[in-house]
Amino acid sequence: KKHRSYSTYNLPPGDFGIPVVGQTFSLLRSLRSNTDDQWFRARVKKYGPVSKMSVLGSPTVLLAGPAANHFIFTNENLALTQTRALRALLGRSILTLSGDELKQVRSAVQGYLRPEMVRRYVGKVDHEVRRQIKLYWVCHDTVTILPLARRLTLGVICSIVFSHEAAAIVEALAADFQFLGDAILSFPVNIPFTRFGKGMESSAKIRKAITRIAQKREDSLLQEGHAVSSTDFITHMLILRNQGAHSLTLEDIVDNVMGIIIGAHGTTSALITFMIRYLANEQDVLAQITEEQDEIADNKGTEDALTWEHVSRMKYTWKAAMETLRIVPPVFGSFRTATKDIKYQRYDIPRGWKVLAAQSITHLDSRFFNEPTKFDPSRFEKQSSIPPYSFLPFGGGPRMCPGTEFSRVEIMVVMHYLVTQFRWKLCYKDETYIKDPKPTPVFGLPVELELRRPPSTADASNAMSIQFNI
Ligand code: HEM
Repeated sequence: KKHRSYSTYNLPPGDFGIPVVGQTFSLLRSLRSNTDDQWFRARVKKYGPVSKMSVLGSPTVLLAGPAANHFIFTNENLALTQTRALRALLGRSILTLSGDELKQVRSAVQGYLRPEMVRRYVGKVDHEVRRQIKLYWVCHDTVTILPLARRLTLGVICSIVFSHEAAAIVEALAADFQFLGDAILSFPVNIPFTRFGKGMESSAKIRKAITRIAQKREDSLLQEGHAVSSTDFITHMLILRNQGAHSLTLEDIVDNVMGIIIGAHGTTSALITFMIRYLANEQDVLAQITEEQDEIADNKGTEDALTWEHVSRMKYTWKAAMETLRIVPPVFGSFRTATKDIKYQRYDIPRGWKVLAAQSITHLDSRFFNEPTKFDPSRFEKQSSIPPYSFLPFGGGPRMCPGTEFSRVEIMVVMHYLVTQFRWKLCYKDETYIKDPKPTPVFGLPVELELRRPPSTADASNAMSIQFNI
């Protein structure tokens, strides 16, 4: 029926494949075998930069190139699309709200993560990174990077968002955050022991624990009128609500805490994992990063925390991080839904259709990045030579990732301590990876670790002793 009603539309070329299933399995298979870039390129070669297909039961238009990316990320009639599973798991968060509520929450979250605020978080990030390196990395000959990076990034974001309950939350709920993250692309039928079923169970457990913290924060603001810590996200949201900046309920604020943690944790851990993987093989790059980081380490006391000024000096290390994001972006693409009939070039995109931008299409295009598969951080020396909307690891436009600056600080602090303290060798030199949908090394990236410099004696482990009854 729907097909017939499009007879007056100039639809993009392409096919919908097998009814209902369409190209879903073929695309998922390509992600799992890490051949998605070839998959997208084959479609662009066959149909051109605008083509239609069917993914997850929806007609979907694949758009390719910087102009198409600009269109997708800035067109006001294209709404961010989330899976049904994500909506069920994360409730009413920044990732799922729309209209005025979204505007209010975006502004609150952006305010919380703006550079002047992030500057205040550096000390806490430093503290948590050192604490975890001491606990889980030092004194181990072999470690598996992905699970350690996940624990590290969960600890870092929780230490900012919750302040003193963070360590207890991480200890009790790390596995649940993983189940929750894994369930986002699952089939949303709540059957126990399925990915989605486990995700829903974990979501309820996490929500319950965070709600108890949120209630405590609300009480202390009401009774004592003061904030628990300057970085606590729940207090930040409660104060904004008191000032009339938004009208979210306590439950909504809890959902947004979960949204921020989920946005932060899988992405930054993927970046750390793949940066470590590249640096194991790119000795010249590692040498340049080491020089930059040793200079910073040599000019501060061993017990001193890194500061914003130190992070600002880590220019080459950040270029290597961007190069990692270019070749292995943690988010493979962005889906949008047309909220009304729109046109791109000469083609119609009907209301309700999805639009997909895949990052690898421009990130790995030799017209924008010379020798695109080569790991070469120096290509970011002249940022102006990179065409706008061809490098988009953090998305773009009004829904661009609000955590960009925070990510930079986190990754730089992590790399500082890893590079100055360790050298590592991959246990499997050619370990491949899949996209699930985040890039995931098949064995989790085990490495042999060698201590290069002993860690400082500063004892950051007191956070471990904080007891919180979840
Ligand atoms: C390497 C690290 C990261 C990468 C590559 C990344 C990537 C992205 C991308 C591509 C989007 C936009 C998706 C779209 O438009 O379809 C996004 C959104 C988002 N990110 Fe990040 N992110 C990272 C780190 C973080 C961190 C550290 C936080 C929080 C502290 C965060 C919080 C969010 C949130 C809340 C959204 C949703 C924004 C909205 O829907 O308006 N991200 N991220």
